[in-house]
Amino acid sequence: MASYFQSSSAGSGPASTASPLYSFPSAFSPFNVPSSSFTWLYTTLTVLFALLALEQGIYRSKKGPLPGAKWTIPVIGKFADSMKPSFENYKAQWDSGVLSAVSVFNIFIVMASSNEYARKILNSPTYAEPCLVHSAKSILLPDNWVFLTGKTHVDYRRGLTNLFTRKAIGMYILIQDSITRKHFAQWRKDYAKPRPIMMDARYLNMDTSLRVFCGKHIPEKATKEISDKYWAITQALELVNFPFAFPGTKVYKAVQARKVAMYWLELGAKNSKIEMANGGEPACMLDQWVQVLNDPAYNGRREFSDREMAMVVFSFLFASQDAMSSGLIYGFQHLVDHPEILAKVREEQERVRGGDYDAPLTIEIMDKMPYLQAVVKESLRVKPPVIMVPYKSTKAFPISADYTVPAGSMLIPSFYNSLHDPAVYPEPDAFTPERWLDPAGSANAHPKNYMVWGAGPHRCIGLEYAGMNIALVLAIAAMQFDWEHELTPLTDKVEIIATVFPQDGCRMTFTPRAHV
Ligand code: HEM
Repeated sequence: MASYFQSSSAGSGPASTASPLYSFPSAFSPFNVPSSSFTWLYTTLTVLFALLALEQGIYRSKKGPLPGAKWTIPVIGKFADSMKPSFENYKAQWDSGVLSAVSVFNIFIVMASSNEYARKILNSPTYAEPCLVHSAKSILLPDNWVFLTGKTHVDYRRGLTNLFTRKAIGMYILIQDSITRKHFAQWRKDYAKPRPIMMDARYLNMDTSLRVFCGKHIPEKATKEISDKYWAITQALELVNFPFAFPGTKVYKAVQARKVAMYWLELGAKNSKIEMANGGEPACMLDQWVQVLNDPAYNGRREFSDREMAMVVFSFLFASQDAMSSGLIYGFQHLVDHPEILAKVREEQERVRGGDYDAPLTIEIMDKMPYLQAVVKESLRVKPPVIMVPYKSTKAFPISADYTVPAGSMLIPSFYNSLHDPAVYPEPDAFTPERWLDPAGSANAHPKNYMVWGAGPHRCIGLEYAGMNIALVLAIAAMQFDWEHELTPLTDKVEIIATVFPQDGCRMTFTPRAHV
């Protein structure tokens, strides 16, 4: 075979006089590589093309008749979209079909946007189980109960429902009331000028949750410390995150935050056991739990270590902090943007509370506020804090007559379209609490569409507690303050950070009302 030098110089003069300066370096021409390199290059390219073709083939065979791109971007798929999730992109995907396909890093994902298919996934534990984001096991600890499935999960969860009885929630309301008033005393000073309520509402929720869960068994500084560090956990909950806890990564920072929280929560569990053993009266969730466990008549009786109790409480914080904050912030935003509805809330408060707005709210008083409850229900419908939950198929899942989800796929039941179905909720984007006040109205006639809390064996365990807390905070704020909303171009844009938030954080002023 002619050498590179000879062949490239053939048209430019005698070989003997050709200068290397006028020749092309080999790197510029793939046709001029030595034969061994050529074979290597050829083989590599062939293998690469075969793998890429295989990737497309697998994607297309898994996708079958589902809507979705015919080809997936090699290797990364729709990675770019998931790095910066936008509500508009998700909505376009949900609207592309009741079931639709997408691939990210070769993880095959089926999105279910209709009520029928979202519910089917959540209610088919033999085919599908929750699959929290990859970082969740590092953050929550792998032996946390939230990773249990099947009967073990059902049995464990049954024991925890004792923490959310009406009697227990009645006790929690008194704590929620006093913490809310403490924070509002500060808001009086801080909100003369507009500022985003987002971080203050998050801190209020964290303080309330920790006091409800641990009472006085952890010190004041623990609440502040956990709250300050918790933002790191929220940030590590993005659907796509660098999965390993290397120093500097979001997951690493979240793990450090969890260690701080677990230290204090274990201390809380230990102190609660001591208090209850000394005959103390239950004054928080941990006390309530210890008392139930100690009751000789309780047939689920068993020992729970401080660590195990702390992990359960941490799972409640993990499941609630972002969702509760989102629900509360949009509760404020919906009411301040609808002064006629806020006026009705106030009118109900005046009727029920007999003019004494400093008296603590109780569960019995809260029962007498159907309009406020309708406001909370509607606010959570219009802007559901959790718009979807990740599941995975544990085996081939024949979800419809013409489609079977392959085993090992990610399944994402989405709630938004159920909650905005115009056949069930006419003018679905309108904030209309009245739709819940007519027992025969279409909203009440279709309870299965109301997927704010999910459905099936993993349906939110804290739903009554959460709804009650949002209602209580709004009730106290409605009577203590006049509210104003500073609108910005981002007010109506939705930010997705695990849950949904207004992109400007909801900028408000609160000024004390004349009568308080
Ligand atoms: C507005 C606030 C909240 C919303 C919108 C919300 C929503 C949800 C949703 C959609 C699920 C998934 C359900 C499923 O997979 O079918 C869930 C699960 C869960 N939630 Fe909530 N949640 C809220 C507050 C809370 C609170 C306050 C607690 C605890 C005190 C809590 C504890 C849990 C737990 C432990 C699970 C997992 C249950 C299981 O796997 O059995 N959540 N929540």
